[in-house]
Amino acid sequence: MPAPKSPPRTLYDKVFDDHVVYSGEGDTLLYIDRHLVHEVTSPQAFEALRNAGRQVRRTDCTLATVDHNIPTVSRKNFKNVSSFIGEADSRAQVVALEENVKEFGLTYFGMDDKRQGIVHIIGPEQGFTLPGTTVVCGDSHTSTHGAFGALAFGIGTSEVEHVLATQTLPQAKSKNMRISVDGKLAEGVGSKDIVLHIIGLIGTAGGTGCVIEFAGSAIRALSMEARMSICNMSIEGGARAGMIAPDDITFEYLKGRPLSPRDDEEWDKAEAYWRTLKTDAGAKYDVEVEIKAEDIIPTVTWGTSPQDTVPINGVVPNPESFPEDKRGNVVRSLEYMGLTPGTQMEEVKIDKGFLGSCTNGRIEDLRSAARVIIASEKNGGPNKVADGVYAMIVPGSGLVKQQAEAEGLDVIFKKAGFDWREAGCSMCLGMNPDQLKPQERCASTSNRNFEGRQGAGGRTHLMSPAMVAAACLTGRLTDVRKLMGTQIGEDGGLKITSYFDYLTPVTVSALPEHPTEVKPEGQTPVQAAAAASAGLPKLNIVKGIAAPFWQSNIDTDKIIPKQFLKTLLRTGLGSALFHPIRYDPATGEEDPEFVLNKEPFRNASILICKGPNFGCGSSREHAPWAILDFGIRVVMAPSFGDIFKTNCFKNGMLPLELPQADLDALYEDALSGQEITLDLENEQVIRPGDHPAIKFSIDPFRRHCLLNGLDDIGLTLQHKEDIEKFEERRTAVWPWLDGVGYAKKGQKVVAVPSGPTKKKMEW
Ligand SMILES: CC(C)[C@H](C(=O)O)[C@@H](O)C(=O)O
Ligand code: SF4
Repeated sequence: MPAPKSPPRTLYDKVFDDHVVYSGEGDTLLYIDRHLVHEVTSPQAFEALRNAGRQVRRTDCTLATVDHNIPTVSRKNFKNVSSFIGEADSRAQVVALEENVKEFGLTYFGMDDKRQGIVHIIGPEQGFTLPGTTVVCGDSHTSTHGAFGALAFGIGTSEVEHVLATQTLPQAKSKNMRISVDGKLAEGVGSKDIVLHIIGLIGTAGGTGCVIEFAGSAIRALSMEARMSICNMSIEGGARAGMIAPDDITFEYLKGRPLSPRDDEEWDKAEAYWRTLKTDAGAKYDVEVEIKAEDIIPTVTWGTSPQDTVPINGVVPNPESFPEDKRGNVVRSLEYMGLTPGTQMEEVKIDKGFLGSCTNGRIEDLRSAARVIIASEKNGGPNKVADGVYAMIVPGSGLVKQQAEAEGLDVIFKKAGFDWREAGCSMCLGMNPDQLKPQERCASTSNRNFEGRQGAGGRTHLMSPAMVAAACLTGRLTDVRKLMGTQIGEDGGLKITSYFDYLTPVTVSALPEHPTEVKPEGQTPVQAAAAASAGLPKLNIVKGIAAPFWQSNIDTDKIIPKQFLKTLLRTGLGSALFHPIRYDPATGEEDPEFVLNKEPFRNASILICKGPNFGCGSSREHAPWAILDFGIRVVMAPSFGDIFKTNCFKNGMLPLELPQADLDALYEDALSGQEITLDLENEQVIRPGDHPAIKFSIDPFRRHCLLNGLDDIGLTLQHKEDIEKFEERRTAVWPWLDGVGYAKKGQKVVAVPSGPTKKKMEW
């Protein structure tokens, strides 16, 4: 009898299915092929591993680097991290990673290695990221790697620990969403414009609970780097991951990369498998979005959320044009951004320009910016950074920098007055000294325009690298097509087609002349958090004051901003919770109007948020740690950011999704200052007075874990044999995935301390 035909599957279904180690009553256990590690989200994970006497299971599948904290000034005089990094907390995190990679035997690209760079740049660059793999990192923009047809997603620190120890992660299946962009992009429009346009359309919660597959002729026509910029920002659309089916463009990019399949035989086997990684005809998507490429024009943001987009020829929006429940957010955003409704976007002046980040710090991004400078000069436009503007270019990795210098791009940038820096995250997040001052306005190629993201009080407008270059030259947000002499609309003008040719190097000879609770018994929440890695405190009844919040899209940068991510601990963050809105930025004093600064909410053990998408954005587990440290174990909202939600469960906290009407009622109860009771066992929220209780239901496995204080690693280790069996099959079916992280399977890398005498690992 012929085997029954399996139903048509999507790309996501296929990659997911190929990684199932175990599927039981609770979550499915997925094997993780590739783990990228950086200094911010790993110290507590290594510490927990050490305390539990555990090893890293697959040193050959783990790659570590430093990116967030490091200064981007010249490394000419670099001797070692201790003398080079001035800021103590940043230094401590980098030193901690150096010690951890040594102790656990991991491959590490340190500051004296030219392969160092932003995790999401170096993975693809090395061929560490491959089609059909599962890729994770303690970083939300891990979605970048989905451009290769990998299932790649950001995880919190507890999950980092889980992967280090077991090379697996419990995962629930997400929904399938397809965004198709069909047709031909207009001149001057690039992948960053596509993704900003998409997020403007679907909103920052549009992809919640989904894995997005980007499809359509306009996506297929993009280079790998352009595809990466799109998948990178899937997280800004709220999705768990973004994916693009691998094709000849993908294979071409991967050929000859240091960690790509090694010989012809292995390559052919891999390619044959990769070619099966596309959605079957007839496969069903839960959500479909269709976009016409012709509708997209260069796009910028006006507000403090990546969904606040507007075409460059548009105006600052009027709050009145938004639905009533959104107006409060819009008014606050405009006030923060210092913008008046009706102002032409092209009239908005900038103080700084930042070209870099994991979204746009690759060679094609630098080439596109260089071409704008060249074309502007050719067309009689400005060829120097405008007076009063400071503009920095930060390559995403040492190898991108090296390539750019080989092509002479640095010469073009420096002559035009741009500052040419060393690789790192830099002003994308400002964990290092590269920051905006209060009220400074920045044209930025990064991915988040949250309040204070690039520096307290700083104002960020997101856009493409070409648009940043244009803004830096004119001193204001500018339609780059004008500097390129591109025909815009009906009115003629010079067409410069080479602008689209990012793939080919800019040859120097072609340059113009001037190239220019009820708290767990006996334990405070702080102690509870500290105990998290050794088993979680049980959660059943939480009775207490609830703090009412009304805002939508409360992002994790707002819950705990970057300056507090430099800790090596999980505890002590309660006083910094909601720092940007809880304290006056000028005086550092408590804002008496902020809810947690008022009685009785200072003692809240529940948080109730009426607005959707609580905890969106970054994967920082510091957000739930800060909430827990403040004394809150239960957060109720209409919806949550995916990673935040998982991070809560990992810390024995309950992120409870409730219908809007119930939250509206609970919000009023909370405002009145009366106590509310969460009763997990009976799945109900007991309201004050004689209001009937609100019933809810959560995933039975999650509920079981919370009620019993079960720790995921312990549970996973019960499936040790399943993991071993999966690894045997993996070696047989996908041999190119073993032993490639510069180490053989099971082998520790002999790490040498950073320093000028260290022999660099060349490739
Ligand atoms: C530090 C890290 C947790 C964070 C992230 O997850 O995104 C950072 O990379 C960011 O961009 O905010
Ligand atoms: S988003 Fe910015 S801070 Fe986060 S990894 Fe990318 S470059 Fe680094």
